[in-house]
Amino acid sequence: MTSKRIFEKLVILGVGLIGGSAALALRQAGQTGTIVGVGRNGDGLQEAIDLGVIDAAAPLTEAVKDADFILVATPVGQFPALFEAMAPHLAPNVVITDAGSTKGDVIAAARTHLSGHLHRFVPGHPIAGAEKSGVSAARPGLFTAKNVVLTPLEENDQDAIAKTDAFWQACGANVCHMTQELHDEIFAAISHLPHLLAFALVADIAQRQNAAQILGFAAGGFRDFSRIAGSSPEMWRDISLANRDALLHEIDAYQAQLTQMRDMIERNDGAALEAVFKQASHARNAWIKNLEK
Ligand SMILES: NC(=O)C1=CN([C@@H]2O[C@H](COP(=O)(O)OP(=O)(O)OC[C@H]3O[C@@H](n4cnc5c(N)ncnc54)[C@H](O)[C@@H]3O)[C@@H](O)[C@H]2O)C=CC1
Ligand SMILES: O=C(O)C(=O)Cc1ccc(O)cc1
Repeated sequence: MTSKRIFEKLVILGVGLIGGSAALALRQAGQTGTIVGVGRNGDGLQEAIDLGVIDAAAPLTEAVKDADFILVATPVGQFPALFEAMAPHLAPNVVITDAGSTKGDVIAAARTHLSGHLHRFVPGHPIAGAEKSGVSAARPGLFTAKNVVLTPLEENDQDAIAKTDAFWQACGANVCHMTQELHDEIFAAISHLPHLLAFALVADIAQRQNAAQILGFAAGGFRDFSRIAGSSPEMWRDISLANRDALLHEIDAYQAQLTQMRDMIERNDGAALEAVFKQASHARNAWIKNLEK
């Protein structure tokens, strides 16, 4: 490879599914020199080193001081404390981005704790993942042909945005930009609410006295609907509280739809029920067809 690498030292805070996959992809693309991981509570990160995901582990303040690029990939509830701890140790030209599933709370935390470095912090969200957590689930192809949404700040330096675009493009992703408000509205509807519903359904069944018997008969439909209820409880606690307003709005809209459908069943209104099913089935099939193009 003749072209210059995008970074020499990449630091990943939170070497799990997302941070680990980004490290593997960047390494595979030959776009980084050293990769240093930062863990929680003195976590040794030995597994991440053994798997070849990172070269070394270091405490936060030591790791960030000569970093070219920092990816924050812990659950979003950790961000304020991490920003506060790293701020005094950042080099002036470092670029910082994140993988958090919510953006309004992350940007608010950055405005509070990263104020002197706000022009170098480009908020982001890879729209790829799984119900599995931890570095053992990381894989280099996770972001291939997937979307990454950046919600740049008006304070951002153009070169920091360009480097963050290049970072995710090197991971194989398609990068797009939008406002933080639009991001949080969209993902409340098509990611945060569906996860909440899956957790709610499985929790409701699991607490029943004959749960094992019921689950013993569950088939593919239940498997598809409930897959994401196997996701990280900590991560989804943080997301649900971080995107509170947009998520409450989606819960209300869903509840209204459910109430309407309950009424249709109660009054034996098959035509109305079928009309809703038809609309949903049509929209779902069209969406899948478009995805497979
Ligand atoms: N799992 C998914 O499908 C997706 C997750 N995200 C977002 O990416 C972030 C990471 O998610 P995953 O990789 O799935 O989680 P994960 O649980 O696989 O990895 C998170 C890692 O962060 C570490 N960690 C936690 N607190 C820390 C701290 N204070 N300092 C240093 N390390 C710390 C954990 O030990 C763990 O290794 C979250 O903010 C999540 O919202 C974004 C897109 C998809
Ligand atoms: O497991 C799945 O299908 C997901 O939906 C993964 C996911 C989880 C959180 C995100 O912010 C983005 C993607």
